Amino acid sequence: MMTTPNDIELTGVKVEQAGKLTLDIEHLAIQRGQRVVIVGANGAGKSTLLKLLTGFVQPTQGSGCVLGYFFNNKHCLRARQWRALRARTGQVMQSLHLVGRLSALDNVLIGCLARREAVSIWRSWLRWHHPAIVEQAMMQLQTLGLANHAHTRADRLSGGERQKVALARLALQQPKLILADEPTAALDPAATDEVCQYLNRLAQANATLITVVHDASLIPRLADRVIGMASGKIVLDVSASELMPAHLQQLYQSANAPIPNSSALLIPKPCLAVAI
Ligand SMILES: Nc1ncnc2c1ncn2[C@@H]1O[C@H](COP(=O)(O)OP(=O)(O)OP(=O)(O)O)[C@@H](O)[C@H]1O
Repeated sequence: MMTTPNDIELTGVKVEQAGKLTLDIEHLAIQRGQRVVIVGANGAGKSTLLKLLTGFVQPTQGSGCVLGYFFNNKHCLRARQWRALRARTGQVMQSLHLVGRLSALDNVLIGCLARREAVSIWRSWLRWHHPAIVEQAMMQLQTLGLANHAHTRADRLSGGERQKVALARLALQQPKLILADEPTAALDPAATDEVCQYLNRLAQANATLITVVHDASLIPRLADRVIGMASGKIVLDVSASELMPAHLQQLYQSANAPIPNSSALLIPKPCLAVAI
């Protein structure tokens, strides 16, 4: 029987920052194409884990392999290898990293810089893109209802509109791994639905999707598997269909944190399963 390869494998990874152990993971394997949601109270280590996967923090101990790139505390990837890995990794982070003075369309086109076949260096310097690529970027903006804002400067868009521009850029990048840190923060319910559908569509195009969420109602919409973190450790790892409200209650109560969107946690089990 064919087994799906792992896009991510971490073994015995510890990360220490400013003398504090911020990540402590015995073993974590995430299969290609899996949709994983990470939950946990503030300071649990969720963002640190995402940063480890893209080389923005280094392991103090242990080893990791992400999209075939192997690293450990002694063998760090070269800058060019991290760049290659990041080119295949789409990120939607809390700070969206849009270029404020560029239009929405130009920001989306930045996504194609990661695709070698789509761009040459001198073209990217001149911001000259093949018409077919511009058409793809316009199509993504249109799908997200932003076609009318294509030529608006990013710093004149609302928070929700900027969030969608970041997603359109992700689509143009065609990543193999998507890391989304609270991708629906500050979005209204309709936009949240749109973004969840959009992320799922990108994941269906054979990408592994890892999303950090605080709002429990997003879990059934974005997860095949749920990982709970506390104090830098993985303390919960279940399939989305096995997730019980009690799991999350325990996770947040042990951190003495308020339970996010507690009404979603009270959804009876069959509803969770149907929504998935
Ligand atoms: N650069 C740093 N130097 C020292 N400690 C750090 C650094 N970055 C994060 N930490 C600490 O690591 C711990 C985990 O932080 P992290 O940002 O990963 O948490 P999180 O689960 O993403 O939290 P949140 O839900 O608030 O975004 C926290 O205690 C934080 O203070």
